[in-house]
Amino acid sequence: MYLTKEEQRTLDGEYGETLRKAIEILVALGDIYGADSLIPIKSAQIAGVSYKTIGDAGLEWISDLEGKVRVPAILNPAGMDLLRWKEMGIEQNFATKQQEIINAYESLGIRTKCTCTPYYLEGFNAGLGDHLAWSESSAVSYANSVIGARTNREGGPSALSAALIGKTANYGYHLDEMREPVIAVTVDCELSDSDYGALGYIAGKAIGSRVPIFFLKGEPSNDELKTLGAALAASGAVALYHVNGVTPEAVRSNFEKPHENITIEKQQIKDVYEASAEFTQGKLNTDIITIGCPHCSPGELKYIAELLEGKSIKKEMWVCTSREVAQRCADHVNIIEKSGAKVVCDTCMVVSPAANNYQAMMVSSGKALAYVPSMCKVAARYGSIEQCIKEAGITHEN
Ligand SMILES: C[C@@](O)(CCOP(=O)(O)O)CC(=O)O
Ligand code: SF4
Repeated sequence: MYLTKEEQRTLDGEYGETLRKAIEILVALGDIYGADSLIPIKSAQIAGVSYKTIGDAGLEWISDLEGKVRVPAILNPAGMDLLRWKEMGIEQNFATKQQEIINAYESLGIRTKCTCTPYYLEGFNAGLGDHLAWSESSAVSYANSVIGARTNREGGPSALSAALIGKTANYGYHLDEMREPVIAVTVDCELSDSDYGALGYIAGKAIGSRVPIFFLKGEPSNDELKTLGAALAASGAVALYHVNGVTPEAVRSNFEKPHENITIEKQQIKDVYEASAEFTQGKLNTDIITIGCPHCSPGELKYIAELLEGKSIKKEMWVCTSREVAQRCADHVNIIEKSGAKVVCDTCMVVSPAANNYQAMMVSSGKALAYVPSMCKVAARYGSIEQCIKEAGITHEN
C-alpha cells in the first residue's frame, strides 16, 4: 500500500506509540483487503463502549492510548443511561467501570455522545460520497444506503485508529465497484412501519453479506429504511443495500436488475409477528417493552408521544434514543415519561445488562428480535410500535 512520507514517519513511530499503533492497524487492514492508499475521513463512530461487551480488557486497551482524535468522533451506546443508571437497575460496580470507559474515550478528544444514530447529531451530517469510519452495523448501513456516504463496518479498534489518524484504508465500500447490487429482492405486497424490520429480518438471512437491491411496491420513509437496514445487518451482514427508485445511488446509477432474485411474500412478513408458542400458551409473559433500535429519530419520538398522550402504562417500557435527540424533543419526551415509560438515553436494550433482568421482551425492531435472545438471554417477540404500546397495558385514558 502506498504511504505518504508523513504516514511512513507515523508508522516508524516518530509521533509516538499511540499513532504508531493506530496506523499499524489501518495499514494491516489495507494490506489484507488490497487498499492502494489511506484516504481522509469526515467522521468516526466508535463501537466497543458498553462495559458489558468490552469488559476490563477493552477498558485497559483504551486507557493506554494518548493524544487526540483528528476528526469529529462519537461513541456507540454504552451499557447504561449515563445519568439515570440507578433507575435502570444498574449496579454500582458496573456504573463505575462504564464511566471509566467513557472518561478514557473523552480524554482522546472523542465526544461522549453514545448513539447508533450519529446522522441525527450536530456536526455528524454526512453527504453523498463522503468517506467515513463508522462501526455500528445499522449506522454503517444507513450511511451507505440512505445517505450514499461510504464506510466499511469498522471494528471498535479500527474506527478509533481511523479517528486518531483522520484516515482509513481505501478498500471495500469506499470503492465504486464494491457498491453495485448483486442480488435482487422483490417484495410482492405493500409495507409500512415495522413491516420493514420484518422484511430485513427475513431477507438478511438469505442475502448474507452481499449488496442487494430491493424492488418495493411503495416508497419507504427514512425511518422505515433505518429499520430495514438495521435488521438486514443483524440477521445477515448487509452493510449496503439499494432500493430501486428510492436510495440515492439507485436513483443516480439506475442499476440493472441482478440475475439472482428472491421474492418475499406477505405471509412471510406476517409470520415474523406471530409470537412463539411459549408466549401464546402463556408460559412467557412480556415483562418489558422496548422501542428504539436503532435509536429513535425526532419523528419516531413524536409518534410515540402521540400514542401515549394522556395515558398511563402498566409494564416497564423503554424508549431508547440519543441524549441530543431527547433534549431536542423535550416536549415529546415529557409526554412519554408522564405515561410511565422511560426515555432511556446513551444505551439500548441489547448492550445494557439491565435488560437481562427481564424474562420476555416485546420489540418493534427486527434487529432487536435477532439479538435480544442471544445477547441478553431474554425471549423476544415482535410487534409494531402501536402493538408494543398496547402490550404495555394502558391503565387510564383522559
Ligand atoms: C449489536 C450492536 O448494535 C451493539 C453492540 O455494539 P458494541 O460492540 O457494544 O459497541 C453492534 C452492531 O450491530 O454493530
Ligand atoms: S442494538 Fe439497536 S439500539 Fe443497540 S446499538 Fe445496535 S442498533 Fe442501536
